[in-house]
This record gives sequence, structure tokens and C-alpha cells, in this order.
Amino acid sequence: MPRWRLALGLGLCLLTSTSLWVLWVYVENWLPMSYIPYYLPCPEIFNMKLQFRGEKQFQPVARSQYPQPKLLEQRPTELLTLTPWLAPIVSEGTFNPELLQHIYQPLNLTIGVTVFAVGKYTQFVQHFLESAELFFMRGYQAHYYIFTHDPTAIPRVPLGPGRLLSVLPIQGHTHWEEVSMRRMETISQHIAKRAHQEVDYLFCLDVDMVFRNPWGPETLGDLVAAIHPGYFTVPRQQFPYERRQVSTAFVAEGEGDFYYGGAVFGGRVAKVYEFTRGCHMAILADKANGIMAAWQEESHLNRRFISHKPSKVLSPEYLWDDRKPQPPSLKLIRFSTLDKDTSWLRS
Ligand SMILES: CC(=O)N[C@H]1[C@@H](OP(=O)(O)OP(=O)(O)OC[C@H]2O[C@@H](n3ccc(=O)[nH]c3=O)[C@H](O)[C@@H]2O)O[C@H](CO)[C@H](O)[C@@H]1O
Ligand SMILES: [Mn+2]
Repeated sequence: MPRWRLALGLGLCLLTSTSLWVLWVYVENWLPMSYIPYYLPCPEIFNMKLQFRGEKQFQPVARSQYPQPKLLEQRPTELLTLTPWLAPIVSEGTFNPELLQHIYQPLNLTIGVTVFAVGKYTQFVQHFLESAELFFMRGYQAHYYIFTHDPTAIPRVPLGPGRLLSVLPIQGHTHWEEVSMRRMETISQHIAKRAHQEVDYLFCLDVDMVFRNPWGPETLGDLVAAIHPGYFTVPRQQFPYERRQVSTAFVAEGEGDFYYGGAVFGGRVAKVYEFTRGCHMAILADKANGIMAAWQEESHLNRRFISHKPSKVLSPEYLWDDRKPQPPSLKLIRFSTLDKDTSWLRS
């Protein structure tokens, strides 16, 4: 009799543990994200002291002919030209390209660009690079850093003199959100390892985009953000900020300036390092709590730009979306999202 009971007991235990295991496997697959402990923490990032390239001082401006600035003249554009914290908002008509050329060309600057092409997004690289060679910082030294899971999928695009391209292998991820969000970590580590010695300024851009008009030294600044094309006419209560207080990206109802796009940010490389590191830390804290912000790293970027204001803001000319008609307030489109089949790309 006791033997029979023992066997029954063991059988029940086995059955319970098998059902628990099956339930766990099911729940694990059903969860949108699994938070992997090896991602936490990354102590080396706390202790790094970087020796950045020296800051380049402006030279006296050479004699050149350009229209006189007039204090009482009408506004050069319909758009706001200055933020309440006195950062310029760059759009066509607010600057003189020739004058800026005179000021920035002698500095012998190198401008870095980080782009991620993981999974099917490698198909965008060719068009992105070809258009960048036509319009992005023409006449300046540039270094494209392309992060990809598959270096063989990166096409060879002919580059102009002084233009470099490095292909950097990274791990792929099955969830597109993870790819997009991990950019903050990868960029900060890449600056620490390499880019701080190689470039003066760094722009971090989406790859599913194309340059359509000149993007020049008017965009250079300590910390640069771009206004998202979808929200420049919308009150801040309607911005798609992260609204759950448990997230480090939380933004309260009455907070916020502009809603910035995650597809374009940049600045002086030391500032971009601080910025991406800060966003990465906030993302790590959310991960530890099992939270993913509403718009992934874009939510964290927006949170951080509220407390660490950008020193220069780019108008939606610099971050447009081809699916929208060009409004009369924007005189030209310089950089735009391509119309893409999102569900196929992310599958
Ligand atoms: C215009 C704009 O502000 N776009 C932002 C928006 O949507 P988007 O719809 O523009 O996001 P997206 O699909 O372009 O992903 C962002 C970028 O991550 C890279 N990528 C992404 C997935 C993938 O499987 N492989 C890959 O390489 C690629 O460089 C891509 O351009 O929201 C995203 C939130 O996550 C990012 O903040 C984007 O910057
Ligand atoms: Mn994009």
C-alpha cells in the first residue's frame, strides 16, 4: 500500500512539474520581450575616462560678401527661430550657407555618422549613402560607421575624397524594438572605443531615410535634436511620450518642449557620448524593471532632452516623412523617411 501511494505521489509530482514547465514555455513565448540578465550591469562604462580630440577654435572670419543682418527686418521664416532657452532652430532662411562655409571650412573638421542596418534594413544602405555623398556635409571629411549583423550585405558605394566608411559587425536581434533601442548602448561604446579619437561631431541617423537637399555646417552644435515631422503642430499633452510613472522615460502632462525624432540626433562627440550613455542607463533601469518605453529609445531621448536641452534644434526640414505632403511652412526637405513596408521589414 505505501508503495502504491509513493508511486502515485511521484506521478503527481511529475505531472505537476511537466504542466508547470509547459505553462512557462507558453508564457515565455507569449511575453513581448524577455529581459536577459547578462545585459546587466555593464560596469566598464562607469569608469571610462576618455581623451577627446581637442576642441577647434573659430578663426577670424575672412573677408566675404554677404547680406547685412537687419534687426528690424521681417522674420526670415514662418517657423520659430529660437527656443525659450535661446537655442537656434535651424531652417531655410535663418542662416547664410556661404558665411558658414567660411567659418567652418578652415577648422578641418571630421563629421561622423552612425547608421544601423540589421536584418532587412540592409536594403536601405545604398540609397542612404549615395544621397549622403550628394548632400551630407559636402566638402567636409566624413566617416560613416555602419553597424550590421551581416557585413557582406553592405554595398560598396563610391565615396568622395576625405570620406571614409567603416562596417562594424554587431549582433542581430529577433525583436526590431531591441535593435532600435540597443543603438544607444552601441553608439556610446563605439564612441568610447574609437569615435572619440576619429571625429569632432557625430550624427546618429536612421537608415530608412534619404537626403534630398544640402545638410551642412548649420547643423553643427554641442547637442543637436530634430523636431519630429508628426508632432510639430500638436499640443504637448498629445505628444506620444512615455506616460507610465514606473518608466525612467516618464514625462508628466505639463512637461515637454518639442517632440523630437529618434531618427536624428547628434552634436560634439563628447556630448553625444554623455547623451547616449545617459539614455542607455535609463533603458537599463527600465529593463531591470521589465518595462519597455512607448517608443523605445525615442521615448528616452525625449525624456533626456527635457532635462538636458539641445543647444541647437533642427526644424522638420531635417527629419521629414515622405508619406506626408510638404507643408508651405517648410521651404525644402533635406532628409526624409522613405515610404516602407514596415510589417514586412520587421518580420
Ligand atoms: C522618424 C523617427 O523618428 N523614427 C523613429 C521611429 O520609427 P521608425 O519607424 O522610423 O523606426 P525604424 O523601423 O526605422 O527603426 C529605427 C532604425 O533602427 C534600425 N533597425 C531597426 C529595426 C531592424 O530590424 N533593423 C534595423 O537596422 C534602422 O537603422 C532603422 O532605421 O521610432 C523608432 C522607435 O524604435 C525610432 O526611434 C526611430 O528613430
Ligand atoms: Mn526609421
